[in-house]
Amino acid sequence: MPGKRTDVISWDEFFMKAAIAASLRSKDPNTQVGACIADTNHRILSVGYNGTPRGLGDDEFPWGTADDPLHDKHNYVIHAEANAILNYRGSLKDMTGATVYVTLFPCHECAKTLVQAGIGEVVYLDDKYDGTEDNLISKNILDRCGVSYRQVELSE
Ligand SMILES: O=c1[nH]c(=O)n([C@H]2C[C@H](O)[C@@H](COP(=O)(O)O)O2)cc1CO
Ligand SMILES: [Zn+2]
Repeated sequence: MPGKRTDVISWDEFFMKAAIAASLRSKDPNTQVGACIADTNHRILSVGYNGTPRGLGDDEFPWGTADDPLHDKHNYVIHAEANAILNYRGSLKDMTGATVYVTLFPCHECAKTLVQAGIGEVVYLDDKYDGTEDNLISKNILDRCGVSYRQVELSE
């Protein structure tokens, strides 16, 4: 009898790779973000990526930033984390204590939304906006609301 395979990927790696796969769908030319929500039984509840609201086609959408808020993508895009929550078809009570895997540390708006959805842990890959005002607010919200966060590195 052959022994079992031992070089399987970890749960962290599996869920983060699912988040990365989701990010590959993003049409944002500057920052592609993916999110994967996994429950405490290692089941994927939902995935999402940053995109335009339904009806506002992401192919025609002008993906630029501008001084004029009317023409700035940031005011139109739904964030990956929000999409992952909104894409979820189950009962929110089953999201209690779940972990969200994100390719980028959540902004403060997403932090609030994740807290309110019952997320218990944030696992992130990149934190390129570390130290910015928004990022500090986000960490403040997570800290004060008892949501833990940790960074993972992928082996390849
Ligand atoms: O938590 C997040 N989730 C998320 O989906 N995003 C998206 C919104 C934008 O489409 C993009 C950020 O664009 P930029 O890096 O050009 O400012 O990433 C950004 C953040 C945090 O910055
Ligand atoms: Zn956000």
